[in-house]
Amino acid sequence: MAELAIDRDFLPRYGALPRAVQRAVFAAIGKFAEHTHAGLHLEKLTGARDPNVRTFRVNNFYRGIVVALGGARFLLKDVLPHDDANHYATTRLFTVNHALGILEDRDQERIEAFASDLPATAPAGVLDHVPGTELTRLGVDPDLIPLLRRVNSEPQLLSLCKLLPETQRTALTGFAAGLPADEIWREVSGLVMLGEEPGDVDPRDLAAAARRTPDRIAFVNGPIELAAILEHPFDLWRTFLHPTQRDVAYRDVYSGPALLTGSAGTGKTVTGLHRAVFLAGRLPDDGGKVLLTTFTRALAEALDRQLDRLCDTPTVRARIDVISIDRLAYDIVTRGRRKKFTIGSDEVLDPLWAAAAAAGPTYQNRAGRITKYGGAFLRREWEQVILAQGLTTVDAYRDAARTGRGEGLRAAHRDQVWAAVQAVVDQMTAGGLRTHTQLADEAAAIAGTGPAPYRHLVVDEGQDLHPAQWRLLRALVAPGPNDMFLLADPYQRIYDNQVSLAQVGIQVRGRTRRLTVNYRTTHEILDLSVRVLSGDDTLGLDDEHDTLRGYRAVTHGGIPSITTHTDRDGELDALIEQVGTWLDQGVEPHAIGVAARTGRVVDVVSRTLQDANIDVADDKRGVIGVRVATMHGMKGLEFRCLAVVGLDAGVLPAPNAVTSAADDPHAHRQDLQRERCLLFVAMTRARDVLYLSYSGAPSTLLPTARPAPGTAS
Ligand SMILES: Nc1ncnc2c1ncn2[C@@H]1O[C@H](COP(=O)(O)OP(=O)(O)OP(=O)(O)O)[C@@H](O)[C@H]1O
Repeated sequence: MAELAIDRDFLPRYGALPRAVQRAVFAAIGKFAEHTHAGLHLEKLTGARDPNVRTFRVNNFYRGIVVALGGARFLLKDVLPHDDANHYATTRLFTVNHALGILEDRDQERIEAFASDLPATAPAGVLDHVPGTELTRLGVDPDLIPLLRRVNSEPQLLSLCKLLPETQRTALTGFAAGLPADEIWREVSGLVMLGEEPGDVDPRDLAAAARRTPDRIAFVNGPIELAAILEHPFDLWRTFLHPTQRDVAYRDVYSGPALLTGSAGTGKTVTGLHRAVFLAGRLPDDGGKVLLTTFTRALAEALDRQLDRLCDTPTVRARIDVISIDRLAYDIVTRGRRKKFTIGSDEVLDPLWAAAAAAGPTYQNRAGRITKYGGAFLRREWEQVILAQGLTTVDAYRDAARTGRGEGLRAAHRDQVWAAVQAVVDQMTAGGLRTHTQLADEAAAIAGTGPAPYRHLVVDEGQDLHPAQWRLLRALVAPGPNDMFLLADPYQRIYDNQVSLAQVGIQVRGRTRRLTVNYRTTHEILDLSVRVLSGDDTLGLDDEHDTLRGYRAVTHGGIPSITTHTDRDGELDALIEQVGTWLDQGVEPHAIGVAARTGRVVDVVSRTLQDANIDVADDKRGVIGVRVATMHGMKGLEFRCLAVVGLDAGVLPAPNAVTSAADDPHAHRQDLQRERCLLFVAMTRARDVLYLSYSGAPSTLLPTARPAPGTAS
């Protein structure tokens, strides 16, 4: 039976082929994977630079290209129109990188043309100072060395480099720039995602090289897997995991809770989905289940859809429950009760807190004046101290640590604050009102009294969960191997919850991994987004400092635009123009997003787009269209084209979300950092295009656009 591998770049091209051609491709390569290539005539073209390249007939117009890897193993490289396929097959040369052990290819025909244009001998080559052994040690193909010796100017070298794989290009330009070898090696090895250490590289063993290139080449386990891959050709994440993602997702055993961090777009969710399926696949048929949970219902629905695409075994799929954390808490608290609760909105609850504050405790402020605690202070105290620590008595509250809550509260004040908080909670109870956090606290207590219902837990968007939610999750699965698999990015923390997992009984020490490659966003978008963050380290859920070291994007695109307007009307006109252009360019409405800091700006934008006959997504009414949402509502989503608007001073940072520095400098810094994270989250939702705009003065958090390194300005 022939063994077939597929090149990553082939899949999107397959996806773009006409349906009839896709069917013909599938039939041809299906035959290939099923039996041997006996049913398929593999043609070796005369004049081919590489004796291992073959083509096969798909239909009258298309031919497939494969590389014989040795034995009955083949790499499916592409399917192209007849003439293009023949040209490709005769001009490419596949080589094994001596240093990295990976399979690479180069345009040999153009290299030959380049060579014939060079003078036969050069007075002094640009790389004469580098011995040939050093060039090969860093992965330059040895057969290129005689040609390199004839290259005597930097422009010549750059022209040649354009025809070479990126690894070799990087090595050669590094040598030409006089960089030390270890620095060049760091750059070269950082470009690829090795499945394993290369060890002794055999440059003739193409199959071994293909296996060492798992982020670009996937071996297929027969026709069923092939069909599953080809069914979703654009979902590359299903097949081509980064080696770190694969290693993390498919690790046999974590001796306890494991934490995967990584900033926006690094594939945490993708890795979590793979882990959930892997764990569910190993569960015996005894009713044991995996819980996959996340922050909101919309995100849970998105996970559900992705899971359906990843897992095609119904019995395995049925062992995974996907439920948002709020739904989970609500269901546990209301299970078996006739009376249900209403979740109190801010509009309903804020007046209760304000009234309690007006009637409630006073304190002497820094200036010596007698002042009242505000409603927001009381509510935060309830959520961040009382519910966070599950405090049920005033005595417990009196002794509780109030880390991160700014100035201390003396015992007498705590008694007053407790009484004011309890008054609001009593009113809520009387009115059948609850908050999600409160329900999580109650659900944790209920869940803690019974047997744990799940075997494994996978938790996405962990950075924003409240301690009560973590207590609930801890209670849902018995401590032990593979109990909890947690995904979080502290740079995307946009709510008030700064949690230490250790303090909620979840020990991840020694089981933390970090992803660094951003698969979503372009280099240019990421470059601008990262500059929104203050550049400081941030504290992770494992109490360790997290950094953005090594965080990088793999694709390039246009420079994000920042447009300035004198007033909101002008800004909205420009937005309509921009969204209209994207639609005209064929971007589907649901692949376009518009984010703003406040609900008010969101409402204005939605109305304006609708007035311009542009559909705006409305999940409740089932309308598919451009998604307009607050920055908070953008969490976890992604769009081909994204506008972030209303980035004015006075709107971002939102004045009501930032404690004044005079009242509490510590809270002020934290609040500002949260606003920065919020903008970072919004901007990193963009895949290809990012458009930013403001009216009047720009937000102080907005970085100035600058050309990204390596990009024309
Ligand atoms: N190995 C991969 N190959 C191709 N695409 C990938 C890979 N891993 C992730 N992606 C894609 O990158 C994008 C981001 O992935 P994902 O949503 O899992 O990242 P994340 O770290 O959870 O992001 P965020 O924290 O910003 O929500 C998605 O479009 C996903 O399909």
